Amino acid sequence: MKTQTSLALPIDQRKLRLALRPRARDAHKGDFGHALIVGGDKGMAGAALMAGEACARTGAGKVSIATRSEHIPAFIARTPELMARSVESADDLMPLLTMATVVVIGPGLGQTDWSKAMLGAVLATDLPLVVDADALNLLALMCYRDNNDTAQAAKEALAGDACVQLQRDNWILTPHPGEASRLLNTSTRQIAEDRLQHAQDLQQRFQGVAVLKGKGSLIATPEAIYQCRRGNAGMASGGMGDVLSGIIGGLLAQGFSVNDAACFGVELHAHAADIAAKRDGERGLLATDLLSPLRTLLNP
Ligand SMILES: NC(=O)C1=CN([C@@H]2O[C@H](COP(=O)(O)OP(=O)(O)OC[C@H]3O[C@@H](n4cnc5c(N)ncnc54)[C@H](OP(=O)(O)O)[C@@H]3O)[C@@H](O)[C@H]2O)[C@@H](O)CC1
Ligand SMILES: Nc1ncnc2c1ncn2[C@@H]1O[C@H](COP(=O)(O)OP(=O)(O)O)[C@@H](O)[C@H]1O
Repeated sequence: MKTQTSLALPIDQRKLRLALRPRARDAHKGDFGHALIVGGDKGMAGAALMAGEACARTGAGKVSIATRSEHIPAFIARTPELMARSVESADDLMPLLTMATVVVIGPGLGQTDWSKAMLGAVLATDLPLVVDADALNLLALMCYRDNNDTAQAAKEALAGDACVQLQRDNWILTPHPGEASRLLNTSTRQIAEDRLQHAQDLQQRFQGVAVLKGKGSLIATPEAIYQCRRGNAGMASGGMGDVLSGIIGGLLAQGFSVNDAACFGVELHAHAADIAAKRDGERGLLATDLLSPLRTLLNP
């Protein structure tokens, strides 16, 4: 499929409004899934926490975070609704994967042996996934640097042939252009020159849904490519992508398809950022500033 830029479709606002109709009066938390966030290696606790908070604020029934033990007290102190779990090995992660209905992996994951063990365990499940940040960097390593020790270790963390497993229908990959360049073994300049083609290449290479982030984020699904027409330069601040991955995970947990979770997650994220920037300005906008307007948008 060769797609022209003009063929990127707008995100379907009517469908989004319909999807956000009020909840059934007798709803309970079990109706809205259990999302597991995996990330937050040493020094990057905030990324996993922001993804977890965004996921909960999007409406997931339950949210657990699998992270390094030293982050647990801070997580509980800030957001006691999140179930913060200490995981030091793939074995520790297994019971959490059994409970989860969707996994978001990558925010602050790092690229250490711990990170690789976490990714290996997650890729061995059939759960729907949102794959972000360092999980994408590790995927890229597995794909293209066969002789590199890090790549080899990452591969060994997986059961079977890693590259065979690096395509699946039930995942959403959310690279920024730097991550996309690693996934496609090209440069960020090449990505910038034809974002639409590269979004499509990502989808074809990895299947599922690919979100190529940046101004005018593109969502490449197997059937079509969509473009977000909202968003602003205030979003150029650390943590914005972590919040996006949590929002998409929260929609998946509530039963949205991978296509809808990706399209509507990107739309809600950018719309929330536009509301926050309109209120207080672009400069100094923080990723967590999106959570209050996000909630308003989710309950029209
Ligand atoms: N509070 C926390 O705990 C936080 C933790 N975080 C965690 O840090 C980890 C590393 O993630 P990261 O994205 O900072 O590093 P990395 O993948 O090397 O990307 C930078 C490279 O990509 C490029 N690039 C990026 N955007 C681009 C664009 N729009 N358009 C074009 N290029 C773009 C850029 O290229 P440049 O423009 O500099 O040439 C640069 O080379 C990760 O796990 C994450 O979750 C963060 O989320 C922050 C908050
Ligand atoms: N200038 C911009 N215009 C619109 N959206 C932007 C802009 N800059 C960043 N964003 C959005 O903010 C988010 C940044 O994600 P990412 O680079 O992964 O951040 P982080 O790794 O710090 O969490 C993406 O959703 C991207 O589309």
